[in-house]
Amino acid sequence: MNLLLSSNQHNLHQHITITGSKSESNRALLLQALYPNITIENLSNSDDSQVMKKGLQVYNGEVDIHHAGTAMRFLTAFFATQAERNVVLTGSQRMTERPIKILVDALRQLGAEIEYVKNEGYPPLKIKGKKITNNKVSLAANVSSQYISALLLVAPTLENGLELTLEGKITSVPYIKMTLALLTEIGVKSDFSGNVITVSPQKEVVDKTLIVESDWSSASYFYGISALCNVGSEISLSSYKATSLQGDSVLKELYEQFGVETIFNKTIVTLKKVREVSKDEVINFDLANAPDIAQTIAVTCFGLGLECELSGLHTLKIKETDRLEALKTELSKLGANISVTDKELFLQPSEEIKENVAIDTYNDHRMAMAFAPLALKVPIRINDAEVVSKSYPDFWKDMEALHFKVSEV
Ligand SMILES: O=C(O)C1=C[C@@H](OP(=O)(O)O)[C@@H](O)[C@H](O)C1
Ligand SMILES: C=C(OP(=O)(O)O)C(=O)O
Repeated sequence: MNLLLSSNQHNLHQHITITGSKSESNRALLLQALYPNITIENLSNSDDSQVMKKGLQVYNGEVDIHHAGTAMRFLTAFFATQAERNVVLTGSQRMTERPIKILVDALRQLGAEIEYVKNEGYPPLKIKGKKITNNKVSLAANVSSQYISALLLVAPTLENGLELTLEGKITSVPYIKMTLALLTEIGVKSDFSGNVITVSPQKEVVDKTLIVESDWSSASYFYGISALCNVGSEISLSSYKATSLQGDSVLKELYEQFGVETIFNKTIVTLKKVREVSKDEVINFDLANAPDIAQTIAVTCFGLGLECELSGLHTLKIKETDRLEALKTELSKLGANISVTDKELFLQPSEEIKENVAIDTYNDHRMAMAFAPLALKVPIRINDAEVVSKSYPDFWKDMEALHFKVSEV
C-alpha cells in the first residue's frame, strides 16, 4: 500500500489515544508467562506484541516473530531456560541479518543448549530448553541492550539468580533500567552498580497488575507534527506519566528546542507549539539513550530547515534496516544535504523541500512514521505504508484525525 499525504491544517487542537509501550508490553508479557498471577493493562496493540504473546504459548515447534527484535531476543532467553520446551525461533529475512551471538554466547556460558540453524551468529535458532543453575556471565554491552534485558527478565526464575558483568560502554541504558524497574514492581530484588547487575532468584510473586504507560516512541511523531505546526497548536495524547520508564520520554526536553512545550494534566500530555524556531538554531543531540527517535528528530530538523548533528547512533545500523543509510537516501531525495558515519548524522540547513517524493520505507515502521509530518510542508508519498503496524497499527487513522489527507495511490 503506497500513500499520498498532504495537509493544509496547521492549527491543530486534537486528542489522540496511543496504546501501551511495545517495550514495556513485551517485558510484561514475558513476566506474565513466568509468573501467571500478573495481569496487564493498556497492552500495546503492535504486531511486535502480538507475535510475542503468540510465541510465549508455543511448547514445541516453530516460532516466527517476524520483524520483532525484542521478541527475538527475549524469547531466546525464555525458551533456553524453559526445561521441556524445544523450539526453532525464526523471523523475517531482516531478522536473520540482525546479530544475536552476544546473547547466545552468554546463554551458553550459563549452560543453555542453542544451535544456529543457518548462519553462525544469526537467527534462526534451535533451542532446547534446560534448567539453568550457573549464575555468572559477562557480555558486551555496547551493541544492543536487548541482550541484557533478555537475560534479566528470566534471571529471577533461575535457581541461583544471575550476576551479569557488562563489558564496554553500555548502550540504550534506559531500556535496561526499564527492565529492572518492572522486576522491582513485581517484587524481584536487583542491584545495578557500576558494570555489574545482580538479580535474586524468586519462585513466586504476589498478585500484581502492571499498568503499561502509552508508547513514547509513537508519541514522537506528534512531536514532529507539533514542531511543524503554527504557534498555538495543541495535540494531546493519552495515557502518559510524568515519571516514565521509557527513555524516549526525553522528547519533552528535546522538543523544547523546536518550540514545543509539554504540559501534563494527570494522564494526558499536551504538546503545544509555543514559539517559532530561529533558522540559526543548531541542533546537537547525543541519542545513545534514545535511538528510536533519531529518525523523527532528523526529519523535524529537515522540515524546519535547521542544521543538526546527531551522535550516539551506533545501534541504528542493526535495526529494522540500516537506518543511517535509509535516512541519508530518503532525505537526499527530498533535497537535503546530509552525511552519515557509522554513528553520526550531519544535516545542513535547507531552504526547500521537494514535492511529491516517494519515500521508501525498507520494512521499517519508523521510516514511514518519521517522514509523515513533512506532509504539513509539501505533498509526500510513503511507500509500503502498512509497515507502521510493527509498532503502531492505527497510525494512518490517527493522522486522518489530525486532518491529514491520506489517500492510496
Ligand atoms: O529493549 C527494548 O525494548 C528496546 C531497546 C532498544 O534496542 P537496542 O538496545 O538494541 O538499541 C530499542 O531500539 C528497541 O526499539 C527496543
Ligand atoms: C528497533 C526497534 O525495534 P526492535 O529492535 O525491537 O525490532 C524499534 O521499534 O525501533
